[in-house]
Amino acid sequence: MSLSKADRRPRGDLTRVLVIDDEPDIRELIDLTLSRMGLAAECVGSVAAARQALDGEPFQLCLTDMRLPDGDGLEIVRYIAERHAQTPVAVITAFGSAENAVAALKAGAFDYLAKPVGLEQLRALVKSALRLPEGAAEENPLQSLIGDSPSMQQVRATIEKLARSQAPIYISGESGSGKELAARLIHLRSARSGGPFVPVNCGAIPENLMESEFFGYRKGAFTGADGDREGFFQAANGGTLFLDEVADLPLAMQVKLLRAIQEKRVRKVGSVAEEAVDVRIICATHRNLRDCVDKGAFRQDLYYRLNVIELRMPPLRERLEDIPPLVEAILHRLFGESPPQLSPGALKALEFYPFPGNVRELENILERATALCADAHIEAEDLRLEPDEMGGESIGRGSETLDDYLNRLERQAILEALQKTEGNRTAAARLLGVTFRSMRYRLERLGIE
Ligand SMILES: Nc1ncnc2c1ncn2[C@@H]1O[C@H](COP(=O)(O)OP(=O)(O)OP(=O)(O)O)[C@@H](O)[C@H]1O
Repeated sequence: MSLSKADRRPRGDLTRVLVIDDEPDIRELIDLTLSRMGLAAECVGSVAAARQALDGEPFQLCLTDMRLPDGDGLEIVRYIAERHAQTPVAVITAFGSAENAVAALKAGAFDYLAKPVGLEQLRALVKSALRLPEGAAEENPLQSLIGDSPSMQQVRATIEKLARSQAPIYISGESGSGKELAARLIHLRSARSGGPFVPVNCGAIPENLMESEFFGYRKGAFTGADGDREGFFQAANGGTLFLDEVADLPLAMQVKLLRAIQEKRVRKVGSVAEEAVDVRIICATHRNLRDCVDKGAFRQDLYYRLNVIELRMPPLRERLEDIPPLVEAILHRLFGESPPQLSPGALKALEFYPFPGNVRELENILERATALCADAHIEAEDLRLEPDEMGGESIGRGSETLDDYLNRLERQAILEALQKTEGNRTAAARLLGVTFRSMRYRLERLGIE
């Protein structure tokens, strides 16, 4: 193991960084930069030496080259993920090898640097890695994500894991299922929490303004540009940029976005100079992004860059046990200490409702019901769960197949019948004109509890 000057420094409480690179010049450069930041670097040149060092005293950060004489950086990323999960690890990739960076992020790397290593970017990466919160904070913002169903517990655990990385994340899920809330929580639990969280609804920006909205513009770039302006990327510098409804970006803008993400640099409209930006991208859409790629509406290269890790927000109808705590939390939020109460019948009616608009729809239903109810007691009728609301629009959504569409209709009809009969399956079967056996089969097939 070759130790650098930094290792010979008395350690005391110094923050320790393990650097793995077999090129002496790069080691020297990183070592010098880290020691100027007041950190103690231990430099080694192989996978074997890295393992040995990691199993010794703990490190607060690890930086590894991808190509090493006895293996590759991915092995180190995996080793750390398995045995030293508290240590963030970043990889240094050869210029233009984006797939390597993506593979490292998927394996659990916190971030990556492309060669030639820019000192500014190296410093930004080190600073954000060292800001990572240790373990569970006293006031955990994840508590604002209500629901203890197994799928929500899984979502919470995944958010916690994703917060420790800089990898781009794609959040999928139906409208109103909490995609933006999840993105905010990832940001709040991450090393970037002190920086801005900038949400952007990609579908709401006129096409001719997109470039200047995303990257900013210089004075005089076009008529009306009477001063310099920052774009979303600059506004999110040091923080997180949340691209909602990313599938709505026109193809021309997708190319520019890909470039900005890959290079970590942007150029204002009307400027010749590029500026470095340090932004983590989280994107979301209620559409199926893979289908958009297949149809040629979304670039495959951008898809792979954004969809490094996917987080799926489950629809509310797949986690009925979350409805009572959500109702309680929403009413509490709307009305404070003495919120109106839901009758048992009203709660049951909610449990039979398919919630095409998910938690946002539940919020709207409760708000409307409290305006309609008498004396702070909400009955099932106050909820106004009209049959025509049971399932939203009538024709297939986005990429829905005919089978999905028919199953959705069948599901709606059954849930509606069950709602009317207060959960009595025999009566619901009669109402729908099918036998009890057929009803039982359908309930099983559609996964209705
Ligand atoms: N698990 C949850 N606990 C508490 N509130 C939630 C939860 N999920 C969603 N919400 C609330 O529901 C509303 C809609 O959530 P959000 O905006 O995150 O959904 P979305 O999936 O981004 O919607 P869209 O697809 O329409 O952009 C917000 O008010 C949010 O706070």
